[in-house]
Amino acid sequence: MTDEREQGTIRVGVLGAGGRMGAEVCKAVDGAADMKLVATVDQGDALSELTDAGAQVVVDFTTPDVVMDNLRWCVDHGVHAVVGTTGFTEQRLDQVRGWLAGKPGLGVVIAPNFGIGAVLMMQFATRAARYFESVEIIEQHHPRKLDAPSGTATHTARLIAAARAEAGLGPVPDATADEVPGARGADLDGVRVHAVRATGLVAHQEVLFGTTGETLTIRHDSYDRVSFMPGVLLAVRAVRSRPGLTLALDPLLD
Ligand SMILES: NC(=O)c1ccc[n+]([C@@H]2O[C@H](COP(=O)([O-])OP(=O)(O)OC[C@H]3O[C@@H](n4cnc5c(N)ncnc54)[C@H](O)[C@@H]3O)[C@@H](O)[C@H]2O)c1
Ligand SMILES: O=C(O)C1=N[C@H](C(=O)O)CCC1
Repeated sequence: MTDEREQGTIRVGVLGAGGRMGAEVCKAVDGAADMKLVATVDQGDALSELTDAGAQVVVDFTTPDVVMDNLRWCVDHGVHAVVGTTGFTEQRLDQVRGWLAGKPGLGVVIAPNFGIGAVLMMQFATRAARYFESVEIIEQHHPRKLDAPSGTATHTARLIAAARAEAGLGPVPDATADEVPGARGADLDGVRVHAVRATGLVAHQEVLFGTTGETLTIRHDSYDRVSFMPGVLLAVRAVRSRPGLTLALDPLLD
């Protein structure tokens, strides 16, 4: 590719390149006319391969226990980052904000779900939350997933809880007095979240709302990891012009 054409090309490195998502990202970047895959890094590889290759944007799909070290390295080395790895608590997000405060002009996008349909599911659920006294989340994933509940379900619960609080809704009704531990799922900001793991699944979530005489179910299904790629590429194209931390994909959607 000639220099002038390369000038408009985004040089991309992938962390977790050997994983289920990382491999998909490598394919997507390879197929993008405005991007060049310049580094593929997995466990045991040196992160310096990213800067040695001149990566401008790094995409991280690794594991919750290493993502913070990877992200700190990217920030310290002035490399924009698009992070899909889950496990981001409020504390971790505040830590990332602190790192970026000393790096004006550097962008980081962290999204629990890059699937456009999943983002819409969360938007629809946030819109509906104020109108229903009951709500529960059922997320379903493949059995090789390390974390539970999913980052998507955790993010959805936060959004719903905030919408309920803004509407002045109290606790969801629940008379449970005798529970086998775990039977009612995890309690995330007052929203019960249930995690299903089964072979044959990829990534699926239902939000079940209920009120007198009716229920509303909002469901999204990812059957193939390619479904996350439009959102990942959107973030790669946007991150360099979005200094600071961008949380979730919503701010990038028209
Ligand atoms: N945001 C989203 O849209 C989205 C979608 C799918 C998965 N995820 C999340 O992405 C993460 C990865 O999911 P997956 O299914 O690809 O997992 P995976 O286990 O298939 O892939 C993780 C990869 O990271 C590698 N790795 C581990 N430590 C590393 C390190 N220090 N440096 C570089 N690479 C390292 C592993 O060897 C592996 O190849 C999970 O947290 C998952 O929840 C997010
Ligand atoms: O396959 C996974 O792992 C997924 N992780 C994200 C989450 O935890 O929400 C997104 C969906 C798929």
